[in-house]
Amino acid sequence: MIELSDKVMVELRNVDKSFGGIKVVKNLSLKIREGEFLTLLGPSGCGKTTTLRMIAGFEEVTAGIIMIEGENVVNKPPYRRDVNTVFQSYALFPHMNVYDNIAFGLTEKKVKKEEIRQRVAEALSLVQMGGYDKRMPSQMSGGQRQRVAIARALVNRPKVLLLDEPLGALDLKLRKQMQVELKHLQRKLGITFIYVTHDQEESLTMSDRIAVVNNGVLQQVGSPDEIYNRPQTKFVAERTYEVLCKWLKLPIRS
Ligand SMILES: Nc1ncnc2c1ncn2[C@@H]1O[C@H](COP(=O)(O)OP(=O)(O)OP(=O)(O)O)[C@@H](O)[C@H]1O
Repeated sequence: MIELSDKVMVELRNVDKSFGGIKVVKNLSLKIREGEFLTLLGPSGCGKTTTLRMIAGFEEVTAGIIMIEGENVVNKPPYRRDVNTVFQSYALFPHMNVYDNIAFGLTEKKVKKEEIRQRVAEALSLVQMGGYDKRMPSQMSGGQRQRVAIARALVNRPKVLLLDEPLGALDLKLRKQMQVELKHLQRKLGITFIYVTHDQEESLTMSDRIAVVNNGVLQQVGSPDEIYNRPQTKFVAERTYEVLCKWLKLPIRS
């Protein structure tokens, strides 16, 4: 087990989010440490993506505050927060080749050409896609496209990477392989990852800690071992029981 720093990188304090009077995130408080791999786990519609979007600044909080490195960022636009997001749909520009897709943000920021060249090469090599500079998105597999999307986020050297079901569109075999790669990359770079999934098994194998959410309410935060062996609510117990049954190929009894 790798020792994590004690520094809090992202903190949500009593965060609420409502859409049209309906509360979808309810009084959420959570601290995420520097270099930590934290997963938000919960069923569809429980508020995971909304939480990620509030951290990124794409969505405003209804109440509460969000701190990044000790600074309240609720009034900061997304581009002034030191975070990047990787989405499930690769979101690459279809008319640009791999190089231009990855370089896009740096070009916009008027970074010098030579530096862009170096950083794009470095990002591509991190995701094992060296030599793919000239490929168009349509000429690559789903896994390759998602690697490029990850490289495009990493090229900005963010302190925090938000990943919204990044492997959700991949088939099972590739998904497993990419889980290992992503985890390895996260450890190597020491970037704080906030990862959204509804796949319990994925969360148990990848995370330092898991925050289980149901219906907008945080149920439990803990290491995979704690979540698995010492569930604190009925909801958490039932969800982890299901995973165990699947692993052991036993029938799930209700
Ligand atoms: N812009 C919006 N306007 C109105 N309701 C919204 C909006 N965005 C999300 N919601 C609602 O908020 C709730 C939480 O949605 P959210 O996308 O955060 O869930 P999720 O846990 O990420 O689900 P999934 O795993 O299916 O992506 C849902 O009921 C959703 O319909």
